[in-house]
Amino acid sequence: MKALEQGSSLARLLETIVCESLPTVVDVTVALGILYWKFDIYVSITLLVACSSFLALEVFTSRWKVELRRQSARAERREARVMHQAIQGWATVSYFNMFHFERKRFGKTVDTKLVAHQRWSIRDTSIQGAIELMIPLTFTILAGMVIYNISQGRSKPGGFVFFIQYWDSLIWPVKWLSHDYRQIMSDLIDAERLLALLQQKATVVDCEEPHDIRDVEGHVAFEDVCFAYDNRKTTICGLGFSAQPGQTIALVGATGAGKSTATKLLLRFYDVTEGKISIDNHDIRDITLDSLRNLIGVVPQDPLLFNGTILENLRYAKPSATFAETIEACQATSIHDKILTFPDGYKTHVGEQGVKLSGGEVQRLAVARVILKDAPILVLDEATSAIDTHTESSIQRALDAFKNRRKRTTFVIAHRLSTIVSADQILVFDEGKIVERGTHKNLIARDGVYSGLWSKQSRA
Ligand SMILES: Nc1ncnc2c1ncn2[C@@H]1O[C@H](COP(=O)(O)OP(=O)(O)OP(=O)(O)O)[C@@H](O)[C@H]1O
Repeated sequence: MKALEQGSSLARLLETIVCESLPTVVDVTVALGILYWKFDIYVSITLLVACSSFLALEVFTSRWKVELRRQSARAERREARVMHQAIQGWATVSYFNMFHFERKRFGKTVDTKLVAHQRWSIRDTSIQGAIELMIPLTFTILAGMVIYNISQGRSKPGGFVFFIQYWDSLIWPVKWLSHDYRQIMSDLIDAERLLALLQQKATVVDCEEPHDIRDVEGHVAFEDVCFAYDNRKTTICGLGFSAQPGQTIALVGATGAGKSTATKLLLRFYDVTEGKISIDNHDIRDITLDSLRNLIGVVPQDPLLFNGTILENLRYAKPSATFAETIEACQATSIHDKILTFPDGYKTHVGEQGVKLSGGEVQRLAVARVILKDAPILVLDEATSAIDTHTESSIQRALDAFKNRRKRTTFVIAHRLSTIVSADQILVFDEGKIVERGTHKNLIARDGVYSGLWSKQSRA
C-alpha cells in the first residue's frame, strides 16, 4: 500500500514535466531571443551556458544524493510495514504482551526513517545552496557583458536598466529547470517500487488460447503430479488419483503432508511442475482461470470474512442470491437461528476478518457461502474442524444432501476421521505422496497407516 501511495508521485511527475518544465523551456527560449534582440548573441549565449551549467550541476550532483533518497523511501515503507503488522496482529501482540516491544520496534523504524530523511535533506540542501551561489556569478558576468555592449555603442544605457528589471524573469526559468530535474528524480525514486510491482508478472495466467467450460460432469484426475513451493524441496511428488462424478475423495494424513497443496493446485493457485490435472479430460491449464474457479466451491482451512454485514459476506459467493436462498443456506449449516439471536440479525457487522464471530460461526458461514455458490466441484478443507460434534453431524447431513443434489465431486480434507468414513476413496498422504488408498473398510483391513490413525482416534 505504501508503494502505491509513493507511486502517486508518478502523477506529479507528469504534472512537473507538462505544467512546469515545458513552459520553462519556452520561457528560456523567449528570454534568449529577447537578450539577442536587445543586446547581442554573446549575451544570449552566456545565458544559455548559465542554463546548461545549472542543469549539468544538478545532474552531476544528483548521484551523490540518489542513494540517500532511496534509503529514505525504503525506510518509509519499512515503517509502514511494521505498523501494519502490529495492527493486523494486535491479538498476538496482546497474547504475548508485547506492546512494549512493538512500541520500541516501531519507534526504531520511525527513527531510522527520520535519520535517513535528514541525511538526504542535508545533502540536498547543501547541493542546492552551492548551485544557488551560481546566480550572483551569472548576474555579474551578464551585467559585465551588457555594460561592455553599452560602452561599445551596440546598445543604449537604458539597456542596463532593462537588464536589471528583466533579471528576475531571466533567472527564474533557469532555477525552475534545475528544481524540476530534482523533483523528477525524487518522484522517480518514490515510484520505483510501484514500477517494479507493475512489471511483476503473475505466475499463473491463462494460456494463449484458453477455453471456457461452464458445465462439467465432474471427472477430476491428477496424473503424476509434482510440485514444489521452493525448488530446493519437493512438496508433492508423483501424485495420481481420479474422482468420478459425484464421488467423495478424502485426503487424510499427517500435518504438512501436502493435502491442502493438492487442492490449491486444482484451483491453480500454483501450476504443477510435472504431470497434469484435468477436469472432464480438459487440462486445467487450458481452461480460463475464470471458468475454472467458477467450477469449484471451496471452504478453506481459515475462511476469511470481509469487514461488512453477515448478509454481504454470504452474498459474496452469489451476489444475485435472494434473501430466501441465503436463509436456506444458513439453515442447512445450523447458523440461521444463531444469526437471529444477534441484535442486528443478518445485518450484523462481522468486523475485520470476522473478528466479532466465533471460529465455529465463521466456519458455518463459510459452508453456507459455498452452498450458495452451488459449484459442481467441492473442496472442504477442514471445513468443520471448529464446530462441536453435534452441530457438525447436522452440517454433514446438509452437506451430503447438497452433494447428492447435483452429483458433486467432493474433496474433503479432515483430521477427524469419523467425518470421512463414508468417502468413496480415502487417500492417505505422507510427505507429499499417497501411501495408502481405498475405502475405510479396505484400509482398516489392511492394518496400515490409516488403521493406526483410526485406532488412535477411536481410543481417544
Ligand atoms: N505458500 C507456501 N509457501 C511455501 N511452503 C508452503 C506454502 N504452503 C505450504 N507450504 C509447505 O508445504 C507443505 C505442505 O503444506 P500443506 O498446507 O499442503 O499441508 P497439509 O497436509 O494440508 O497440512 P495441514 O493438515 O496441517 O493443513 C508444508 O511443509 C508447508 O510448510
